[in-house]
Amino acid sequence: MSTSSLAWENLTYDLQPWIKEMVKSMGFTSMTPVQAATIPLFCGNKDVVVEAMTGSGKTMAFGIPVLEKVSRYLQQPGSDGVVKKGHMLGIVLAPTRELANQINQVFQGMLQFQPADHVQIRTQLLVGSLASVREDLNTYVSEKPHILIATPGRMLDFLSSNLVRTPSLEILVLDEADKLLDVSFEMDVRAIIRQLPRQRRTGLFSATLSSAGDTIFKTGMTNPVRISVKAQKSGQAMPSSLGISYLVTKPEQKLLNLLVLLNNYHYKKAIVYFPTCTGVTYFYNMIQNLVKNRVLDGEDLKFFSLHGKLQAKPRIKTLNAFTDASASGGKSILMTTDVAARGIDIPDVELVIQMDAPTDPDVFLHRCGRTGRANKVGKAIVLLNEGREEDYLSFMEVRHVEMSETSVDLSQYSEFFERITARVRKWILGDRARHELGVKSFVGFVRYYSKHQASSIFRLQSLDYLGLAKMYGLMRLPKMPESRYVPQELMPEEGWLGEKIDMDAYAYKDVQKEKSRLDTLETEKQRRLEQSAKRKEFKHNNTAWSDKTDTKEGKAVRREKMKRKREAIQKQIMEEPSDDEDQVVDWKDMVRANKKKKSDSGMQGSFDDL
Ligand SMILES: Nc1ncnc2c1ncn2[C@@H]1O[C@H](COP(=O)(O)OP(=O)(O)OP(=O)(O)O)[C@@H](O)[C@H]1O
Repeated sequence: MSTSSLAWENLTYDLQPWIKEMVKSMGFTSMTPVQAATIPLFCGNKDVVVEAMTGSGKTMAFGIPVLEKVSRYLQQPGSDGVVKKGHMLGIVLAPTRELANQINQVFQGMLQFQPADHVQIRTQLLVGSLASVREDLNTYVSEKPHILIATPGRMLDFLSSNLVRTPSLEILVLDEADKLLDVSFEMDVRAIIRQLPRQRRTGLFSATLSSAGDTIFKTGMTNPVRISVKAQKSGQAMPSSLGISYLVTKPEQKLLNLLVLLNNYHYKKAIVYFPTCTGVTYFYNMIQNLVKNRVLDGEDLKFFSLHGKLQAKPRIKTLNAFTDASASGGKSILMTTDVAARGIDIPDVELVIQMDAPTDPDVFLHRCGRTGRANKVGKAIVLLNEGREEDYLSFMEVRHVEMSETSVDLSQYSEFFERITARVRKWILGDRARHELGVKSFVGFVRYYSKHQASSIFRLQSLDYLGLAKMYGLMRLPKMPESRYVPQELMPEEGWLGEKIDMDAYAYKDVQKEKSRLDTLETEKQRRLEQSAKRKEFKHNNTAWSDKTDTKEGKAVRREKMKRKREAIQKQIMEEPSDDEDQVVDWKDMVRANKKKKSDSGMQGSFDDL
């Protein structure tokens, strides 16, 4: 499409005058291709299924039709702008609170341009934990919003109230529709759709709709039109303003590579993706300590952390702080998970780094797409562990993503590496809780790794566990089933990764926690002494028939039984729900806890030898 054909005047649908004025006032001199293709159909009588690259302007491509429909409804002759009590006219669903909040802000921005003599269109944001459902209902009744912008869970709760009525609904939008229709949300979304009138327009939007398959047609659409907008550069799935690179690293040097990249690149804002929430917290704390101790320049680099286990308010606050972070005199870096992978539109994000390839190749596109938006230049880099993971390039090439190689000459950073390693060790030794969090993050990463769709590339058998555990700053390789993949000849004694430390003396910084740990340690010590005394007494009392005891077979049977129990516990740990990784992870801790539980309930002894 030529530039002139993208002029707003050439839109093949006659928008309401105030909406035409609005787009001009917002400074959008021309339409984006997806807007030119979608607005006329969706404003008319077509349901649409729209797949267009990240940053291509999909929000306005549905925002304008939603406003057009609502505005027309309110201005129907004779209606006097009145909507029946409890009725709404438009619903927009999005998978995360951040995205719903952002869409609401885009709507607020557009609604500023409403003429004063029109009935004023109002929106309401409905997301979990910002307000209670009751508070949301009170706002709904008093404010009478026309458009609801919501995450599915809260929308469903909201619809169960008889104060909320749907028969007047004109238009429904599912943004990031493939996500809304995958297993995580599908039930809720379907339950919502079942409560909506059939006579409505429906639009599905995403940068990655192809993989959603036929599920998209189960959304009650009638003869939807499919709109697909690709990059001009033939067939590429990503915008041409976005350069995608990969960097092959030794696992042990991954953090070093990240920090050198963040130091050396020129950017105002960067987003770094980690696999898990715990991973974000752990590395954020670690990096803050490097800043505090001047291993990193805190004047130049400002870090933010965001993940789905934070409450809604701090999440939105952090995102706003990152969005508003002044670029003057420094770089801002958001450390996050996939909670910020889709839809988030933050100006000046010029660099995206993925610590690991995501388990789902579609997510790769969404993460990279946080930069290089609306024709602005951006750079996205994925860190790949050396060995097998280079095959990811051909895997993504099939999905129309081309990557170029980038590298960092680490030879000049050996002193920096030593400083980081020494500081991280000191930081971890300063509080036992930090090591525990590190272990949780590491095990969380291993679980994450086991879920890769490209399982022939990302194989648990091929991971360099020792290198990765060192990168996580762990003192010792956690005992977990995957430890068996570490070659015997490489496995350090008892899994110690550096100098051995006395775990019994390794203290929590938190006084209460440390007191409780010492108490437990003392109780266990006493119990062991008592048991040992009992065993001695038992042996003494039974010497007369001791000849029959402890045959070789008996010992072997007991050993086998213990082994089975140990394996069952390990299996249980690894099979715990892994949505995220805030679980007990060192199996020894689990065994200890189990032992304590049993001894407390009078079943002492089952795990005594572990
Ligand atoms: N017509 C236009 N001209 C110039 N910029 C535009 C236009 N329409 C939207 N934009 C800007 O483009 C940016 C990206 O838009 P938007 O967030 O809607 O992308 P998207 O297609 O939804 O991306 P994603 O798939 O990542 O969610 C926004 O900052 C928006 O303000």
